[in-house]
Amino acid sequence: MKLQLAIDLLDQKEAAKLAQEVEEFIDIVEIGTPIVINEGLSAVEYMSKSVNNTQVLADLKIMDAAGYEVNQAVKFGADIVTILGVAEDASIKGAVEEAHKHGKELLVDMIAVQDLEKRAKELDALGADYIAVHTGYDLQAEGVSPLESLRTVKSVIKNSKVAVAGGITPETIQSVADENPDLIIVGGGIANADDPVEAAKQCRAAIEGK
Ligand SMILES: O=C(CO)[C@H](O)[C@H](O)COP(=O)(O)O
Repeated sequence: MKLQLAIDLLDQKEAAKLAQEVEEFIDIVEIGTPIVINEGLSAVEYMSKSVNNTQVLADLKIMDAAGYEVNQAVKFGADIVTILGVAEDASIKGAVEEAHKHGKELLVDMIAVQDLEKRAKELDALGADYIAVHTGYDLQAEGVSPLESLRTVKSVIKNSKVAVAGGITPETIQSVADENPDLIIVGGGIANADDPVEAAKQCRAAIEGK
């Protein structure tokens, strides 16, 4: 089981500093969509030059022109790129092909997918490296948790790895780890903690040995 730190609300320099502080506890660092919107792919490049043993994920949430956009993210140093599960199959295929051509991975974000079971089976067959269940900020505000969706997706996929994101904190991560996903994504639970290093350490401890 891997741990990913999602950094959404800092600028590229602050994000790289945070990643360096917690690097020993995480496997993947994400440059979140808001940072890419604010600063572009140079934020991905800056992060990839700032960390040593951590993969860099570019959370582009691609919807179209997928091969081109994956290629751009990879050029700027991304090891993993995200696309939305609601995108067309042609876009998913193009993105998988482009990522794999460069030895990189594609994470499909299931945010807003209505029939999770059906789409997860299709994405699994299309070659997604990760299928990520995700309760976005707008639904977190309504008290929704990603756990039920995690169980649903995990029960139907055969080849892809399963990731989970959405409001996970050092206090709640154990219940998520108990479901045995391949990847747990924590954003604000680490980045907005009073002591991010301690929060990352606690998250690592929860997934250790899983
Ligand atoms: O992609 C995102 C929002 O769209 C976030 O990066 C993801 O939800 C993880 O952050 P948090 O743990 O704070 O929910």
